Amino acid sequence: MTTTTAPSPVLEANGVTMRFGGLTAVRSVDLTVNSGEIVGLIGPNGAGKTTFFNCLTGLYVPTEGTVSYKGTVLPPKPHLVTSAGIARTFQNIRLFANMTVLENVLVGRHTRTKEGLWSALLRGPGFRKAEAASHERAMELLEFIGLAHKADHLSRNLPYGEQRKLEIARALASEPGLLLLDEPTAGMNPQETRATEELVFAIRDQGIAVLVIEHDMRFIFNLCDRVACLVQGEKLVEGTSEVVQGDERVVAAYLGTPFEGAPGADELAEVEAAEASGAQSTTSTEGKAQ
Ligand SMILES: Nc1ncnc2c1ncn2[C@@H]1O[C@H](COP(=O)(O)OP(=O)(O)OP(=O)(O)O)[C@@H](O)[C@H]1O
Repeated sequence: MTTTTAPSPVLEANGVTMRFGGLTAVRSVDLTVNSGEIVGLIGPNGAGKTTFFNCLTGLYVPTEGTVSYKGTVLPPKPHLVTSAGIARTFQNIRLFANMTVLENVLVGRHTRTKEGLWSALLRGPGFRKAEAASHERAMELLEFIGLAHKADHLSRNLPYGEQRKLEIARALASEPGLLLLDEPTAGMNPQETRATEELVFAIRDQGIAVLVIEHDMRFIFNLCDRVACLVQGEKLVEGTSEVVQGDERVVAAYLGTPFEGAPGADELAEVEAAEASGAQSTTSTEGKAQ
């Protein structure tokens, strides 16, 4: 008999707002990621995607709103968010360049090892057992991403695509229930992008929900069960890949074409009206002088 578990919310962001002085980078965004889902977050440059990720992972304390993981509101502290079960990668690679591939993954395990400082310094039996288990798990993860044969290479000597994979393995080492990927295919060639797509599917198949920011639309629409589009800090559209692809407002936002009801459209209209009336009064003044 097969049992299927109903999807349940892994991540719930409610009314997340982030202001930097006078700039509202993220405005009252709600987003849910359910178990077994891959959700995409798209939007033009400066739309607030990374700021939203930073609010989810405790790097920023949102000005308003809450972030819950499996029903519990998270304190905005990165280490507590990671130990709760959310891991992430960054837009720019953040590996320890002079550490080996294996050591980089072991660093990612520290939130899951319970041995304290004294145990580590004295290297007692408890510490050695925990160390052996961490080593075994790290090698398993390297097998999973296809880098076990390079475990003792320095991470800085890996080709770019493999460095990005290694970042994912390091994030997985904290045994997350939700993985956030910030532009995982940036700078990749088409083969590497395709391999990353397969890797994300395999991660989902291991029971880890995924939220991914990406500018590569083909990648997003192939991969995601659901896609949300941010424009000027607001969630403009959310739906299946088909729905979002077919939404004219999304196309317009990417092309920079103004459309009715667009975030910031009222402000833009006011500025244009002010400029137009300024130009008119200049023209009429010029007319009088002639
Ligand atoms: N620490 C900060 N202080 C002030 N403004 C910030 C800060 N971080 C981001 N911003 C501003 O917030 C807005 C959203 O930026 P963010 O990097 O989140 O956008 P993005 O959608 O991730 O863009 P991209 O696709 O180019 O990475 C931008 O106007 C940016 O300049």
